[in-house]
Amino acid sequence: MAKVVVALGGNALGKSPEEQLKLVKNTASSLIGLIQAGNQVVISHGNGPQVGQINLGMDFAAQNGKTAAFPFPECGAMSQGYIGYHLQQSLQNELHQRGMEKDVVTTVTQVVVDPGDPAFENPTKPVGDFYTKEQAAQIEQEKGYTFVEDAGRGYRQVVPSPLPKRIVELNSIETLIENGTLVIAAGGGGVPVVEEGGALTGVPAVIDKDRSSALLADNVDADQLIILTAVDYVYINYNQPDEQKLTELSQAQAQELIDAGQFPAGSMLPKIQACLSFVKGHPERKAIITSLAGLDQALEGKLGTVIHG
Ligand SMILES: Nc1ncnc2c1ncn2[C@@H]1O[C@H](COP(=O)(O)OP(=O)(O)O)[C@@H](O)[C@H]1O
Ligand SMILES: NC(=O)OP(=O)(O)O
Repeated sequence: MAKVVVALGGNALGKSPEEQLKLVKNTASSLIGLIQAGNQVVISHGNGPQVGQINLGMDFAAQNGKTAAFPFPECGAMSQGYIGYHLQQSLQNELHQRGMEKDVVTTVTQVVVDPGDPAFENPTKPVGDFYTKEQAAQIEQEKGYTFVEDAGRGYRQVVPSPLPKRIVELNSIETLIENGTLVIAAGGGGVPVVEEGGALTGVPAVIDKDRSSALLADNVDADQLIILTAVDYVYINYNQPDEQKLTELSQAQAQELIDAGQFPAGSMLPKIQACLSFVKGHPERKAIITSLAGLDQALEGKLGTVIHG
């Protein structure tokens, strides 16, 4: 039996609750198939688009006097609940359909970050929807947000993305896993918190869920980390006429491609770095990057980019 941490990309979860539920339902079938095949599965997910949408909606309501202001960490916690709810329900329905008994639970997860992390001075994490250059400039002026171009897909707001240091709820997550519960944890990379004198306080940022998923996978001593996103493979020269898919990527080649600037900071770079940090020094471990729809094929070794330990 392998222990597998599967991380679902926020951008791969669609643009609306309807789209997200449909995508999650399809992936739930593959995830339960993985469990039925005898594996222990732990799930994490991103929240970039969703936390940005929630934040913008709450900002709009607050500015129009309809609600109190909702700080960014609270929006992050809401995104964990929203996405976790869809995942829980889809997984429970799939279990029911297959006549399987298993508890499924989402743990609101806090992740400790360093208050001195230089990321707080340099926002890089894209959140929310995609805008044209003109729309982005207008929102920048109105709200003071920072926007950048995101992997050829349009302009997006960016927020600080500090490194994850410690998963606060780790003991409870491990206890749930040991008890056979299907756990959804570290959603959106975890709500970022700082720890001062033992007290935790939320901070406005979004931790990269690939990095938190790698930390979670390492902490629970998983055999595999599977990162599901919107593309079937990692590519060299992505989106260019000479793009080349990578079925296997050695650790040395991954580092060479990072150094050559092949992977953008807000999208593919953290996935590659997360995979490297998970497998490094662990020849028995394996990391896979593929699409949500491609999970079944990836499990059969027919799709996806594999990084071996
Ligand atoms: N070299 C590359 N190979 C594959 N995809 C890449 C590459 N460089 C950038 N990308 C983009 O990165 C995206 C994945 O990052 P992102 O959307 O941030 O992930 P997530 O699904 O976790 O939200 C892909 O869908 C693709 O558009
Ligand atoms: N938190 C996070 O990394 O989200 P995405 O997967 O949506 O980028």
